[in-house]
Amino acid sequence: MEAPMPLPPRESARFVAENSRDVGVDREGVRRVAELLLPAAVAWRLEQWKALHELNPRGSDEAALDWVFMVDSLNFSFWAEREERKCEVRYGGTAYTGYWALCAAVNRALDQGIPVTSASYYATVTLDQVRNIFRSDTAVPMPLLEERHRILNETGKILLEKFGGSFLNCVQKSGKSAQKLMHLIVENFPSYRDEAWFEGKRISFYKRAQILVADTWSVLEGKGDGSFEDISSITMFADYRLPQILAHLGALKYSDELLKKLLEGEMLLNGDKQEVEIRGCSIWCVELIRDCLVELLEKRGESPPVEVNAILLDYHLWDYAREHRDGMKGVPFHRTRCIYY
Ligand SMILES: Nc1nc2c(c(CN[C@H]3C=C[C@H](O)[C@@H]3O)cn2[C@@H]2O[C@H](COP(=O)(O)O)[C@@H](O)[C@H]2O)c(=O)[nH]1
Repeated sequence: MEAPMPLPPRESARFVAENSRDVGVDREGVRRVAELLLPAAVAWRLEQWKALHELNPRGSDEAALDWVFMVDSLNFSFWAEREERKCEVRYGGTAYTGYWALCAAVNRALDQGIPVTSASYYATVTLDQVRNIFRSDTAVPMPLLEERHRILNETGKILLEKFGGSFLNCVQKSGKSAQKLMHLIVENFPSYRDEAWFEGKRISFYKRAQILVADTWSVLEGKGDGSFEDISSITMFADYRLPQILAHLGALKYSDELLKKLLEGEMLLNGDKQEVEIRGCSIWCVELIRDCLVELLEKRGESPPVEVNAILLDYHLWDYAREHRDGMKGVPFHRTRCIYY
């Protein structure tokens, strides 16, 4: 039976937060995080996506969009079984781990003349070639390489068949609507269908579809085809890092039973009730932090150059989590191995 149309991500998050048992949003914690981020939020700029991250594309052309599309098609599950044994990719004199190891491997391949971001290449790339492109500089390989290979072939073939092999065509079909682009991505590319059942309802998080819309907006610097008038309707991206930082900052609370499970490193299956509660409550938590931040900014008569939305808040929190990794050692992230985040 075809699954019914799911609730959109923001409504899904509200529904989960209202019915969650093992995860809760802490209103006091939400306010504290908003106050913590207020000084930085005044200065948030879209240009930071490139300025702060040397591995992100510099341009805003078709090739930059193809880079974003291919990378976000593989933007999932980098966490290592054991913290001290991680996949690492050395590039330009720096050793990158996690998500940045993926980007470093892509840029390393491009530098070697492998057209890894072209659909005509990755639609038929072999598993051996994928193993070489994403090879680690430690003994620990990047997780889920077979899935990444399958997704590259599937995604490349669809982009060639339906969009002439260029993600720009997909973006232009969205008519500058973020929601339309998100739906085009989910309808056409199966690996982006990040949905679940919760309390009898079909819900969606669409983490990779939403971050792809966000990164498209960022790489196009909010101009031309990327001037989405509804960009602020995109929610935070429910990955495994944001819940960790939100719990660390006291905005997200776990039941004793769940916290015990997470501290023991127990795996949660994608779609499990507790995994859905962590992801849904995280999205809702960031929505409330955004509302609080906007209120604080208005009270101070500040009007930042670009509207503070869940995307910029998410990007900032994700970078903050990277910078404060050592301080977060005591707070576990949930371990789910899947292709959705
Ligand atoms: N919520 C959220 N999740 C994000 C990102 C990004 C990368 N975006 C950057 C790129 C351009 C922008 O400037 C962003 O700074 C990756 N992830 C997810 O994190 C996890 C990897 O974590 P670790 O193992 O520590 O590398 C994995 O689930 C991956 O899918 C984000 O921004 N927000």
